[in-house]
Amino acid sequence: MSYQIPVIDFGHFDTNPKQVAQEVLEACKTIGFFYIVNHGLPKDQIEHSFELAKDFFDLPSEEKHWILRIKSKEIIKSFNFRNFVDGKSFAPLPPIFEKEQAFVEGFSRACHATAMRVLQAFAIALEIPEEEGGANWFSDRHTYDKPSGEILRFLKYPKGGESTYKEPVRAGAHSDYGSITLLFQKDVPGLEVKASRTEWISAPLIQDSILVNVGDQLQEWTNGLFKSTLHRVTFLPEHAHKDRYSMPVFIHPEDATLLSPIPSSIIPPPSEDVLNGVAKKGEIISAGEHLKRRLDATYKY
Ligand SMILES: O=C(O)CCC(=O)C(=O)O
Ligand SMILES: [Fe+2]
Repeated sequence: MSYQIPVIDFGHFDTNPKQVAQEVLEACKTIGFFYIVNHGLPKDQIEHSFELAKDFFDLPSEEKHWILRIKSKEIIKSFNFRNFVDGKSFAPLPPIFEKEQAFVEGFSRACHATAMRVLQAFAIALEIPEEEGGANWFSDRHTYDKPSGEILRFLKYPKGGESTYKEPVRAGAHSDYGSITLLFQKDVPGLEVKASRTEWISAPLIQDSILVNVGDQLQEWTNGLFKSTLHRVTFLPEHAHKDRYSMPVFIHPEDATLLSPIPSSIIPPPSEDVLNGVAKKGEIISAGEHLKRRLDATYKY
């Protein structure tokens, strides 16, 4: 069986929401990843965000303390933006971003709005009744301005020879924690997705697309109907002479959102074998508590 990541045209979402929603549902039930095109996010905003990331990572070493290493053996440079509230960043920003704060906030909000359209497609596909909130059932639980685990991340995988990196894997296999992730990749591929239990497939660059994947919270919330799929970044020959930049946007429900049953007859009953389940059987926890438990489990040693 061969697997591939489908490309879904959101240009039809307003005119034919049910069709788009069905395509999204199919992708979520199988591979857990899909590209969206005609998503409405302006290209110049994406390009400018990548330029900002490059300028930041090019700064001389005295500003490098802003950069977080994901793991010491993985040479990846990273900067996280939490959601902006009342025009303010959650934490003080380095000067290079401070002067672009209004732009970054606009981009962060535009990414969130794009994600909300994907969440509307979920609610339509799951046939959530109008009286329960209908198409807005998920987006009503993902208010941008309320506290949540949402993060816009700039990433740089610096160029170098294979001897520098030794390992063929640059970012280890993992699944994302939240509801969905939007991923922007620039110029250099490298992402791989575990399309089945055994098969890694590459997630190529598709012009003007955003790659979307389901996270662990949504997998658990849908009782395993939606798949949160392992993915990793591998070393490709072009990484030897070209920096790789990417920007994931990790979309999370508001911390206070209860991961309570979704009013949909399409969702199966809860079962024991939902991967990465952190809630006990029958226990309903909030999105904030879910994230806390995942982080506690990851950083416990
Ligand atoms: O850099 C990429 O392409 C993927 C990054 C990723 O999966 C993550 O940060 O969770
Ligand atoms: Fe990821």
